[in-house]
Amino acid sequence: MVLMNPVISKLTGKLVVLASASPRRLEILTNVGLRFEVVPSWFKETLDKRLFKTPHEYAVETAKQKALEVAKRMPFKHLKTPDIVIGADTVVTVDGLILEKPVDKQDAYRMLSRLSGKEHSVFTGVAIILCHEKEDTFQLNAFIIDFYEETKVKFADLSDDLLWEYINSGEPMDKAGGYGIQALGGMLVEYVHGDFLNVVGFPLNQFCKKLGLIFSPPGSLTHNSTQNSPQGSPVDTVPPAEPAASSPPGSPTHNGPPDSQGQNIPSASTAHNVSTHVNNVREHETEDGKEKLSKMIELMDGFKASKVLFTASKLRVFDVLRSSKTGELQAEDVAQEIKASIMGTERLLEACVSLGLLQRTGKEYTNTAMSRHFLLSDGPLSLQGYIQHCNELVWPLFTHLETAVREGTNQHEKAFGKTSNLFQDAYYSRHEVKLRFMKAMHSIAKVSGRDVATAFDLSKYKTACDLGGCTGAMAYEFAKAHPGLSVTMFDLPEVIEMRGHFRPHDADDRVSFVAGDFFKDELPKADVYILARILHDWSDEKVHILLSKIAKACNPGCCVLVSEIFLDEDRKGPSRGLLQALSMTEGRQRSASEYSLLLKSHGFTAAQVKHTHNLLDAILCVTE
Ligand SMILES: C[S@@+](CC[C@H](N)C(=O)[O-])C[C@H]1O[C@@H](n2cnc3c(N)ncnc32)[C@H](O)[C@@H]1O
Repeated sequence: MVLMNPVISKLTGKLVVLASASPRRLEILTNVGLRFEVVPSWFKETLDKRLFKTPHEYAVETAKQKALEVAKRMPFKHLKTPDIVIGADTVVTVDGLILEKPVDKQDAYRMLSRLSGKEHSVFTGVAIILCHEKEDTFQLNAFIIDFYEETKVKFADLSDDLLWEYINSGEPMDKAGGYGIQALGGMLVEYVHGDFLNVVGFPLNQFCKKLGLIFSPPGSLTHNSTQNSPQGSPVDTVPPAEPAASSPPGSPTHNGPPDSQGQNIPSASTAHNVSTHVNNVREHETEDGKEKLSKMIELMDGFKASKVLFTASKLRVFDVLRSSKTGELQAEDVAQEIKASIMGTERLLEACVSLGLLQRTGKEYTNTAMSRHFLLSDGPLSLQGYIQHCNELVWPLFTHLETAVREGTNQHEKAFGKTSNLFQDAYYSRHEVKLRFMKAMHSIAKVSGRDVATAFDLSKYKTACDLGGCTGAMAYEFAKAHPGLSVTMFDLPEVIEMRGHFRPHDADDRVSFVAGDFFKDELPKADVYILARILHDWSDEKVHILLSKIAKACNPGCCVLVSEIFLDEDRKGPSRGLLQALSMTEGRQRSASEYSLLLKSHGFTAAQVKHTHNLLDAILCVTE
């Protein structure tokens, strides 16, 4: 039995066309009682993915082009004009890559092994084209409504045997990401967050909602009730609903202004001599507008969200919740624990819930998985140290941004006075400030260290020296990741004397500590020199001094591993790097090729770059 969705029933009597050959989309739409023709699109999926900021923009554009191609072709080839054309495109994204359909078995293997053990996103872009033939002008207006749906899917760890068995079943070949969740591919999946049918290939739920908006827009019923459906019941036909949404004030209701895209679609009856226009309904513009507005709001409120995080961390809210017997507490209990007012605490906790830092069930608050991961002070990946540093040091620095920008000075000078050496005069001037700075460095190194340490194959090297290694967190990660490597951690004497504070309980004795100044003192001999978050602090001039010292200490075949936030080559992002640049003193943020050039000038060539998708990227250069 088919359960007819009331929205779907509004399409009765219309020529609905699915511009897709996918049997899965066909099945999903047939199952809900939609009557439609299938006219597979001839649009070649060759859009340049690099031109799209996000995968969903790519999927939506492809869906739109597929549907438009069919809408344009039908009047010519099929001698009929569809009322509605539906286009869809599904992509799978992982590690910043868009995966479409595999071209062969090897490609399927590459895709599936990339997905193994990880969470990925499935995006389906959908375009609904409403075609309206106007008798008076023989023109055909096409209104486009587009949207996308994202579903997160996690694959289990998959053995090669299982992958090949699956690939040899033939199932992966015509499917985005190389799997079909509705059939054998379901075995690969650990969990799905979001719309399951979206993974199959069509986000039915959102599609029905969009149809609901198109055919029953608020206030449109009275307007449309004068028009009767073939069955004699009031129906919200396409043309009256659209202009109400799409025409700017004062423009002709039905025709609307020609769209700037100027796409022409011949109508069925007058295909030979008339042109038509594609107009985006205002809903489409509004969706876009809404996205822009919410981005603006996010930017305006960004500082409030940061301060909520800083304050909740400083008041130990996350630790307090964790240490309660059940892991949950009411606002008054939290208030008592953190010695704060009940009202203030309640507001803080509510704000934390809205930011995804806490969850609330009834009156009980608990930590979210994200908070448990990063915000407990003794967690292995705790960012508390860095958060405290942001609150106590970076926040005051940014209050001086305007003056610093106007005067071309750095904020440090404004906030803390002139310093001749940032580390010795500012960060290490007082014990508690030094400890705070070191805790900040420690937390970032703990979170990013493993990815940096495993970015390259270092198995042929025996010794490494982590210059400016601070607490040793990075050095321990390198030792852990490379069993044949001994690591010397080199830093200023006032830092080395603090190493006991940060010694891990399972400290590896392949890590040793040497005190010194890397601009003045002799550097320890090593096969690999690690410079993690060092070079950005210094001018090119100072970087050259340091690199020439390393080059002198190096034997042929030695290498330098630089780990930093790499700016995009066009310096348009990532914003994390560009925002950090605003509070820097004499240093600067650089791109991977800028680091590579600096290194090359000291004989370190053959650069390999690794974008780790963690907080820090890495580049490895070897001496000739
Ligand atoms: C931004 S921190 C980076 C710490 C560490 N490499 C990491 O990634 O976590 C810079 C480090 O360089 C050290 N440093 C600064 N000037 C130095 C110098 N002249 N000689 C040796 N170490 C120095 C600081 O003490 C600090 O530990």
